Amino acid sequence: MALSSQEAIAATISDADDTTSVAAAAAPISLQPANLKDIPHLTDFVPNLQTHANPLDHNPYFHTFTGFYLTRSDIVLRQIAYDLSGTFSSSSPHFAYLRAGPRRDVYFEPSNTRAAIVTCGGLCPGMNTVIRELVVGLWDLYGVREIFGVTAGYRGFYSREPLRLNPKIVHNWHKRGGTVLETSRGGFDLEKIVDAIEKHGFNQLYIIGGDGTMRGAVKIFEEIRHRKLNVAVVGIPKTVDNDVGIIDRSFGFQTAVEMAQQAISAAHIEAESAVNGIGLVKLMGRNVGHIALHATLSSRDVDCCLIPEIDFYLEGKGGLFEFLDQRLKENGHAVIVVAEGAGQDIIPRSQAQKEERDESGNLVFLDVGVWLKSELKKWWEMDHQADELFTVKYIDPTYMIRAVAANATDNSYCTLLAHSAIHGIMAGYTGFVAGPINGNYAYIPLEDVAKAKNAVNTKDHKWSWVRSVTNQPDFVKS
Ligand SMILES: Nc1ncnc2c1ncn2[C@@H]1O[C@H](COP(=O)(O)OP(=O)(O)O)[C@@H](O)[C@H]1O
Ligand SMILES: O=P(O)(O)OC[C@H]1O[C@](O)(COP(=O)(O)O)[C@@H](O)[C@@H]1O
Ligand SMILES: [Mg+2]
Repeated sequence: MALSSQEAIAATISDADDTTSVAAAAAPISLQPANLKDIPHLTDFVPNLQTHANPLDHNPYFHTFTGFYLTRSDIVLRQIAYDLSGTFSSSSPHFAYLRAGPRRDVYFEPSNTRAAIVTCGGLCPGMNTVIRELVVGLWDLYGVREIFGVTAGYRGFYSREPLRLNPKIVHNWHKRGGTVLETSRGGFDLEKIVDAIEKHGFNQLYIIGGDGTMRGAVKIFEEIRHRKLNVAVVGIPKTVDNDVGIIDRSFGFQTAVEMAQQAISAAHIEAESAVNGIGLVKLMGRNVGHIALHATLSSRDVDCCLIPEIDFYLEGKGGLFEFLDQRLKENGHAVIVVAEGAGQDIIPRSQAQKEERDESGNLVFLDVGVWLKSELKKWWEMDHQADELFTVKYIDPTYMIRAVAANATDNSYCTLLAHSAIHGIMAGYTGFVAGPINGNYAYIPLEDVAKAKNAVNTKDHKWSWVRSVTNQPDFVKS
């Protein structure tokens, strides 16, 4: 669906400072209907759907003031930083997304709604909060009484009986790490899953998971559309690695960074209490180094941060060993943080190891921390006198950073996310993801989220900031 011409939005930047050229400042950034990243609606493929008044009209806790209900002209801009001089103006379109929130008309009657919630992939702090808030929100805001948890991930649709949920059952789930519904990798069988959805009569699907889960959710949505089923699908992005694109950040990420700092702090204490001590911490981050980067920036105890987005090398000029030699001479100790996906291409591996994949098809990584520790020891023995003391203390907090309950910020984020998802689905939207863009909750096409990656941008200010904090080499061979 396109915006009507009356709803075309023209945002004009008017408060340019004096140093900006007048001509450039006067140029409006105009958003045409085509710039709206619209999301599918059930009415696109299910005929004769009736609308109903939003039950929030009669909810004792809500006063439906003017502007309470959002319309299709309420949007969130993707790009909010502009160069008014035009020097660095981007040729890419200025995308807008529908703002998340309640709509006046809804397409589900509470008595005919059967909602299913599933969690897939690895754990992430806040999963239980999202589940809890979906249940409580559906129950309290929209009067839905048929709410089910699909257990053990995608496979649970066709291999387990759904678990009936209500606010009483989930009341304290936000205080627990993990997912009470259980999760799994693999087990994605499209036909069986959609058959099970039909069999159980679910008409709302809340799918909580990471990039793999979102790719699966796109297929489920497409199959539902193909079968013309009156079933709405929303993805709620979960990833402790923060590797899902478009959204500001994923829930649980901040909690994981906080936990990671404890490991860095311990590594620092061990390193500075030893003679020539190296503290080595491996942190989660399969393809992206956000946890390592943010933990480095916030701890300030780190001498070198290694992430998958940057190739590094050990020996020779500008290599890790040369850098560590200097740091040990200067400070007597050093701390290295390495993301699990870093250095995978320089760790020797057998053919079998090159091909090993987990149940979801993700490449199984070799342990970069164990390898680095052994290389560090070999280096010290080769390049230093036998009586020079040296120690590497390796800390691998692995699951400790994700198998915890969400902190306060992540908990409130999860609540808004769940409510955004409910409002969108109730309004008949489908094939979308609810998530924050520039601090505002928006509805994003599921397909776009499934494709988008969120690698660390090593050309931006944040990575430069890491390098200025650590003063580490750039690992560019001259
Ligand atoms: N391309 C895909 N198509 C369909 N299902 C997928 C795809 N990739 C992953 N999945 C399924 O999504 C679920 C979670 O994927 P996984 O990669 O383990 O975790 P995450 O969603 O956290 O990235 C698994 O059940 C997996 O089988
Ligand atoms: O041992 P598991 O459960 O496969 O989890 C390990 C992986 O989970 C992650 O936290 C990411 O998982 P997701 O893809 O589920 O977000 C990675 O950092 C890590 O490689
Ligand atoms: Mg993933």
